[in-house]
Amino acid sequence: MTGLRWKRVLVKLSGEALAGQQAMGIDPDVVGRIADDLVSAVRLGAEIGVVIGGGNLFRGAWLQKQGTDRVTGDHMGMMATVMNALAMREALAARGLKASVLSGLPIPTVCDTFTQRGGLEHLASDRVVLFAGGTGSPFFTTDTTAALRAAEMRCDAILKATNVDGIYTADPKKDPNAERYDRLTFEEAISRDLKVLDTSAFALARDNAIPIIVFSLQEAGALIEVLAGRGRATVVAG
Ligand SMILES: Nc1ncnc2c1ncn2[C@@H]1O[C@H](COP(=O)(O)OP(=O)(O)OP(=O)(O)O)[C@@H](O)[C@H]1O
Ligand SMILES: O=c1ccn([C@@H]2O[C@H](COP(=O)(O)O)[C@@H](O)[C@H]2O)c(=O)[nH]1
Repeated sequence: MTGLRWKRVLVKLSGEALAGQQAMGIDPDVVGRIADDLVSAVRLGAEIGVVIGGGNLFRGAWLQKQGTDRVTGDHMGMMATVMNALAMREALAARGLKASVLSGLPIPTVCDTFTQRGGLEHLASDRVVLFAGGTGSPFFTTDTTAALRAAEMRCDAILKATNVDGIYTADPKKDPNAERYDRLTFEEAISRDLKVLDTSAFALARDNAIPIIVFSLQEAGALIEVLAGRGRATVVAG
């Protein structure tokens, strides 16, 4: 392995970004482009775990707004993340890269159920591991899942690939005067309530001393730049 800042990483992919130019759904071109980046990263020697959000398909809070039970909505949201992981597994397989889907929400006829041992074994044998189904419990998010799996898999960093190029003083889609940070401490990210990740994700990463790098998925090759410790991003660390 040469030129990589981190060897084992947890890549958190925005579910929303998978929709591409559509309002919802899975755009195969976007999935394919991200799969290309993951293939390049593995070829450079990185060990990659992936958590994909579900915002392109379903979020539990949507159902709650209609007066339906939140837990049912969250089960649907977690199943959305399984769908995204299956789509990514197929895109990786089409490129000759072996990948396994391990779900925190047991769906045994569809994919294997997550165990720490299974995840570690797959990573050590150069398989990309797609951690689907969130934590398996309602009231959490896939950001918290990413921090949890990163700690369990002993990852060196969490790479949060999203549709903005870092963390800003306010949501840059709503505030044109928002300014981007290059670096933040965990305490600053939490106390300033910067929203791009939830507090429990920041706290889990802080407690396990795992840095979080937030960067944009829009540019092809961005993942490789970030893995090399370069590129436009915000680094959240101790
Ligand atoms: N302070 C901030 N800095 C940067 N982005 C912010 C900030 N506050 C809110 N955001 C918003 O956070 C979004 C990125 O977060 P993320 O990709 O995790 O979305 P998400 O809703 O969790 O996606 P999904 O659930 O589909 O994975 C951006 O679209 C951005 O508009
Ligand atoms: O541990 C978890 C993770 C996720 N959920 C539900 O899934 C959706 C999609 O996840 P996002 O992080 O919003 O992309 C989320 O809205 C929850 O409904 C969950 O219940 N538990």
